[in-house]
Amino acid sequence: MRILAEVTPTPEQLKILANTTPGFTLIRGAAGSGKTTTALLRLRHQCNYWTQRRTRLGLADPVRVLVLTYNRTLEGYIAELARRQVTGHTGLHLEVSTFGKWARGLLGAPPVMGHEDTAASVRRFLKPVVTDLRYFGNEVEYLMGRFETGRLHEYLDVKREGRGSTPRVERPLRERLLNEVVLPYNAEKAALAQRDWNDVALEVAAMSVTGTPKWDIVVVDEAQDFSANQIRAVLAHLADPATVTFVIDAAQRIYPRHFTWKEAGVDSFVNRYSLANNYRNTRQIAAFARPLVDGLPMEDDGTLPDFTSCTTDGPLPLVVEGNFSGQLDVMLDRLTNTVDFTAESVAFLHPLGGGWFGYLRDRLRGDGIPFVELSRSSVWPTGPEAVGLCTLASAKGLEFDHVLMPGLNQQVTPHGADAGDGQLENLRRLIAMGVGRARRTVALGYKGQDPSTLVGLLDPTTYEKVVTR
Ligand SMILES: Nc1ncnc2c1ncn2[C@@H]1O[C@H](COP(=O)(O)OP(=O)(O)OP(=O)(O)O)[C@@H](O)[C@H]1O
Repeated sequence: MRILAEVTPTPEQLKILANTTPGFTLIRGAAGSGKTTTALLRLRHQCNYWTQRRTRLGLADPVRVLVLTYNRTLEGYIAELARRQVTGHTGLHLEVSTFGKWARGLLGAPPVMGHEDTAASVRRFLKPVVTDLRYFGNEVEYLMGRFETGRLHEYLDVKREGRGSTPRVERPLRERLLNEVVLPYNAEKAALAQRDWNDVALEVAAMSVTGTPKWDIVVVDEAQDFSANQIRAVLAHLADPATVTFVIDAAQRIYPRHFTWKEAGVDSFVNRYSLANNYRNTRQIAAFARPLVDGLPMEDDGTLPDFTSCTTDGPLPLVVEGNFSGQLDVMLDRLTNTVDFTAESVAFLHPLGGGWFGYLRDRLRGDGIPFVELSRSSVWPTGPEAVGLCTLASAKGLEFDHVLMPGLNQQVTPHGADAGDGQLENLRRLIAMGVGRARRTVALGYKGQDPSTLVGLLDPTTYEKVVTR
């Protein structure tokens, strides 16, 4: 499948590339505004600056460049573009990695509890305390990722950022979550000599860096989904001075990890840039996605998709109502009639994935369409397959010509009923992010008797509707 391409920077991007001042830089912008591309193209200028400085100061150590991504698929998708920026430089060391791989490597690659095991353990402690295990499982992940071990009690009084206004989580409930869930979970882990991914971040943040080489240039892509502890871990391994670029769009945040930059250790930014133009989507796709995020609390790092800034046009997105096989009939029929599988990429996205794709896999095999599975733990495929299957969360940061989301039923998008419900807000960001992956066409599907609330939020004038069996 195609990787992120080299492009000619536009004036708004050029301004960002040319600035090589050391310190922290924030690049924000809506989906498809070229944030990742710009941050990577910027590497070439930074490498020039840092290698010249190295020569001037007569330093023997190589200039060290670290690009951290949110998952392995994204790592493969952007690695080539990152590598191209540093070629031709001697005395330069580049590492492109996921946060997890990088941090665990620093600890000597110890065993780490899987995310599923962590979630199951937390759920065990949550059960006697709350009924909504999914929401509060996220809450616990949020609180553990935000605070350092000795400062977990700060959760009791802190403003909960980015978690929606309902359900309300007042102090008595916070005390129970801390004392009856987080602390016993941590104690059990310690007793069993286990380590979860948050421990990895905490340990790397607390590591003495005398023994490990420091980084001169760092790019953190999709930084809105990094936890405060992960950011602290990165900061603990910076050279002084260092050039650090955070790429962020809070409108696309899909994990409950909000914190303030200051508390994570970033006191100020030498540059804050906002990218406005959308280079990926057609006007029709951006207009389709807009109601999903319109009105969401954006915090200061979010940028709404601006469909007036898109420069291309395409067909209206398709919304198919019917049973799952009927949805696939319509979608596959359009695909096989319009897509050039040798040159274009297609993604089937779903909130849950897994078994939901069982029937789809059979259909694709039956139609002779080769496909690959993309997940957080898989590498970006380099083979000839044009079709990828993945959960919405795994599609983060990626791009496809055609995006299909069959099975968008309420059953797979549960949320609370109150205004400001945190889960619904998260789902709105997630589906909008998925739609925003598409360059040319988008199709959504749902069962007539069980449409997701998300489908109801869409503006019917922005799509073509097909009702099937
Ligand atoms: N100057 C440009 N000219 C043409 N295309 C561009 C330009 N900059 C970026 N693009 C293209 O726009 C698309 C989106 O770029 P990129 O993935 O960097 O955006 P992003 O803001 O990081 O997106 P997201 O946050 O949605 O993942 C890519 O196909 C990229 O090649």
